[in-house]
Amino acid sequence: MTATVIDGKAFAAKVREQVAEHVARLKEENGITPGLAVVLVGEDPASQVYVRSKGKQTVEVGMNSFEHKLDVDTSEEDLLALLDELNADPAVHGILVQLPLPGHLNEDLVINRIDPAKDVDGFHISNVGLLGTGQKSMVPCTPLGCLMMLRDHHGSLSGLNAVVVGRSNIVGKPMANLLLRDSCTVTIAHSRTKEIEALCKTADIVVAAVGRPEMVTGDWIKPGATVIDVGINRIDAPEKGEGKTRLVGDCHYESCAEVAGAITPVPGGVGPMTIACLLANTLTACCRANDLAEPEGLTA
Ligand SMILES: Nc1nc2c(c(=O)[nH]1)N[C@@H](CN(C=O)c1ccc(C(=O)N[C@@H](CCC(=O)O)C(=O)O)cc1)CN2
Repeated sequence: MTATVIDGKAFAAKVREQVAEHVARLKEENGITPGLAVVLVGEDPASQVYVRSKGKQTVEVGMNSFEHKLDVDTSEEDLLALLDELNADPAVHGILVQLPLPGHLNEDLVINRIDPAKDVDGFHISNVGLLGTGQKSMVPCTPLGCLMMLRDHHGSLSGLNAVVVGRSNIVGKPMANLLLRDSCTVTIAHSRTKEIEALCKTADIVVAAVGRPEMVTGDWIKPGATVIDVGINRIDAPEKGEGKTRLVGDCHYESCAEVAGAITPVPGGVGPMTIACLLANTLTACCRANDLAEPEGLTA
């Protein structure tokens, strides 16, 4: 079997198109422009790229983008004061603090200072609790993107066996909750899971989010299963020349693609969906703030 490739780049472009159409209608019919504030502390090169990309795509779909770039040694007090300002600003419907933060800042404290209604990353403890109890919340962007691709590929997910490999607060746990909400039978596997290969082989859906390059191989996959690879790992690629690198996922693509029914590539799979879903979440937050109907198909 050779798997169908789930093209996250093309899917993300469609999501952005839908967001842009909805934003145009909001402006025309309600005179409202959604606004997203992105806060970056420090100069981590990867974070700078992601923040630039978020700002560019926000403007491209017709929203207002507010970028706040702070010094690496910004105090917690100053960062919290900025979040208070953004919470109170009616032109800002979504707020996110790019992660990881420099070590002297308490990530939980910072994230929990964001107004939950503006928490477009879905990381605030209130949103975590709402999602965990199956209530309306802001949903973390990467798992939301995975869910959209799975729903598009399978139609209904009801009754499918899903194994989520990885138990992070940002991907593994919210992904498991979303799959549960769509009536999958869900298992979370992690570094201490016994016979993890055999467990994955029972799954109709495997979501790999462990941050270990190419850990999941084809012999872990049930023939015809869907493999969603959340990992983004840069590894040495001597075959491309000295000092060269390449991106790989948490799944060994070639061997998994031989067995799976469908698979997301890295790059070009889950990654692009993360920013597309951030835009969708900002639109959702704006609609909720103004008591307007939420965009269909862009929420969990
Ligand atoms: N506040 C947040 N911080 C971080 C998040 C997040 O969702 N919220 N996620 C990641 C980084 N991230 C967005 O912020 C992100 C990562 C990767 C991609 C992406 O499109 N990746 C490409 C490959 C990019 C490359 O060439 O390096 C792909 O997979 O095709 C988008 C967004 C951590 N921090």
